[in-house]
Amino acid sequence: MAPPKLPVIDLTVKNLDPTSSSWITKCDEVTVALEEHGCFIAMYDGVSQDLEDAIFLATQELFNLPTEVKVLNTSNAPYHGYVGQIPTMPLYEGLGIENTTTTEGAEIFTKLMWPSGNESFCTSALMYSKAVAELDQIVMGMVAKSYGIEQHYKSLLRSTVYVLRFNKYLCPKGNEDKYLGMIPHTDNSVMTILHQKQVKGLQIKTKDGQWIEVDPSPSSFIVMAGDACMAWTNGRIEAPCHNVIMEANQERFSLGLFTYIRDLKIEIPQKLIDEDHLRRFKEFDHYKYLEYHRNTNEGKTSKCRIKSYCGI
Ligand SMILES: O=C(O)CCC(=O)C(=O)O
Ligand SMILES: [Fe+2]
Repeated sequence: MAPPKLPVIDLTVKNLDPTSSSWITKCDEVTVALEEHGCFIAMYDGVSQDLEDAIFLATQELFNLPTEVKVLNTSNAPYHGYVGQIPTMPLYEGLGIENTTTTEGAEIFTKLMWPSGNESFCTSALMYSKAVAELDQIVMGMVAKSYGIEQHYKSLLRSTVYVLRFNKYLCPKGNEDKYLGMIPHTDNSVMTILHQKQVKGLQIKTKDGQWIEVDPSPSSFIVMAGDACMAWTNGRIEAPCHNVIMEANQERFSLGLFTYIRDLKIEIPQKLIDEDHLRRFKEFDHYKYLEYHRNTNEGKTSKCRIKSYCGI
C-alpha cells in the first residue's frame, strides 16, 4: 500500500479570489482537509525567497548566541520561552517571540538578545511573522466561511496574538538510524504554521495511527490545528499528534508560528451546536489553558488535554 500523504492545497496569492464562484469549494477543501487530517500542506508565496533566506540566517544568528543570553527569553507559557538541554529531548533547543507580528514584540525580543541592537534580525522576524500570519488569517477565514461563522471569527481575530518559535535540532552523532528530536505532542495553539528548512524530520500521525513524513520546500507551509481549534469547532477539527525524528549527521532548523487568543473567552459558535453536534466543550480562557498545560500533572500527561480541561 502506498504511504499515506497529506493534502496539498494551493494558497498562492494570485490563485485566491474570494469573489470567484469557486471560492466556497476552495474553502470547503481547506476545511475538509483539516477535519480529516488536522493539517494540510499549503503552497504559499507570501514569503519571498529573500525573506526565506533572511529568516533562516536570522535563525542561525540567534542560536549562535551564548546560552546565558538565550535563557533570558523566559515566559509563563509552556514552550514560549527558551527551552534547551532537557533530558527528554537532548537534541532540541528553541526560543519564542511573543506578540511577534507587532513591532513592539519583535523589538523587545531583539533588545533582550542583542542589547546593542540587531536591526536585520528584528526586521526579518517581523516581516516573516506578518507574512505567515496572513496565511493563518486566510486559512481561518476560509474555515469560517465554510462553517458560516465569519462574524464569530472576526471577534476571535481581534483578540489573536502570534508567537514565533525558532527550533533547532542538534546533529545526532552515533550509529542509530533515527533519533528523537521532539516528543510526540499536540500544539496548545488555535493554529500552528510550520516551516522546515531543507532537512526533513517532521512527522504527523494520521487518525488511523500511521506516521506521515513531511518533505521540506521553500514554498510549503504545514498548517496544523492546535488544541484550542478542537474546542472552538466543537470537535470537528482535531489537533494532530506530531513529532520530529532526526537522522544521523544532520542538524535541522524549523520555524513555527502559533496562534493564541488573549483577553477573550473561546466559545463554540452557536452555529456549530445542534442536535447532531451537542456542545462538547465549555468556554475557556486560552492563557489559563496554557497555565494548566504547564503547571498541572493532568495538563502535562492527559491523552487529550483540551478535553480534560474543558470537555463536557
Ligand atoms: O520542528 C518541527 O518541525 C516541529 C516543531 C513543533 O512541533 C513545535 O514547535 O511544536
Ligand atoms: Fe508542535
